[in-house]
Amino acid sequence: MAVFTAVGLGELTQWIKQFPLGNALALRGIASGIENSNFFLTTERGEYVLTIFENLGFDQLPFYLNLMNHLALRGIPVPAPVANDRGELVVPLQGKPAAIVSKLDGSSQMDPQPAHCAAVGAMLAKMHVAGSDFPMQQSNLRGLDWWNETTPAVLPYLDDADAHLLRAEMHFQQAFHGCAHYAALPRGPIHADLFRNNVMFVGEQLTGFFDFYFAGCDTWLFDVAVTVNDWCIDPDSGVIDRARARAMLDAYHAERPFTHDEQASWQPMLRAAALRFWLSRLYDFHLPREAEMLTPHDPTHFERILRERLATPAPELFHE
Ligand SMILES: Nc1ncnc2c1ncn2[C@@H]1O[C@H](COP(=O)(O)OP(=O)(O)O)[C@@H](O)[C@H]1O
Ligand SMILES: N[C@@H](CCOP(=O)(O)O)C(=O)O
Repeated sequence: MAVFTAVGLGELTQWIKQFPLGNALALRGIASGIENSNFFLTTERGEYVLTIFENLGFDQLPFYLNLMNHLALRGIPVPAPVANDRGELVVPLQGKPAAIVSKLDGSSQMDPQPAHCAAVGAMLAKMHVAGSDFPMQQSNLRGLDWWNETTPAVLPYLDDADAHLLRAEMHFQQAFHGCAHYAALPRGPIHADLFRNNVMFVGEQLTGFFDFYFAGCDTWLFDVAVTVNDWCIDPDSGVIDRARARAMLDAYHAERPFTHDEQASWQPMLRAAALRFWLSRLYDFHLPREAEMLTPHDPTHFERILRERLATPAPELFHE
């Protein structure tokens, strides 16, 4: 159950008055999710999602909420934050930061077909383009610096083979992040966690991207690699499903053509995206936060994906 902070409808009676939403009529805790306390909130104006942020602070949140606002204003289907009467998107509730955003229709597609992957690829490209004039800067907080900090913390828990893999991949990624192709990659705000559980569909119609709380400024190609590594694989082996990957990459390329530097960086970036989630899952598994309530995700899934990306050439990003 991902409601870490209990809130009752009665407590919202006064608090909700600062928003242009009328009275709060119903509040229902949302069971899924691992980071925050989420509630479906019915008001006189409609259906919303209330989030109480358990780990993110008032300093980081304006980036995420303003990015969602920027994208929503440009027609990207993301939850639109609701500002209070002082124009604030992040407001304290029970001493923690909280926000109200619009509720998306649909549900997650956990067994995606090429048509779903094409819809995600096209919307991801549109999102990158729409975000390119977003004025705020916040780096990807789960980028190379974080990998450098986290590697020594998890190494003592690994057997020799896994420790060797992690050290070798970190060396490779440090070199890749310093190379000329990498420096030339187009970049801007990225979602950075666009897994199947963070996208809504109604049938084959994509109705929204959400959960922007790992977003940051980084290469667009990293976002594509994270997305392919979750949407376009055989879940047991981590092997890329060529039909789904082709559908996603071609749809992306049609909206925002990939560059030659991106083509040259594709395989290393798929490895980087696997490494990022192997590391975070290792960290959550071996060093769980105090009061962690949910079973951590399985790190071996991304270790398998990383080994597979090392062993097998990925489909081309685009046909030259
Ligand atoms: N804007 C939204 N519209 C509709 N459902 C939402 C929205 N935001 C969150 N949800 C629902 O809440 C669940 C948990 O949200 P999520 O952002 O993944 O939580 P966490 O950040 O804690 O992992 C999602 O799986 C989804 O069902
Ligand atoms: N997608 C990450 C974990 C982040 O969880 P989310 O529910 O906030 O998307 C993973 O699978 O390791």
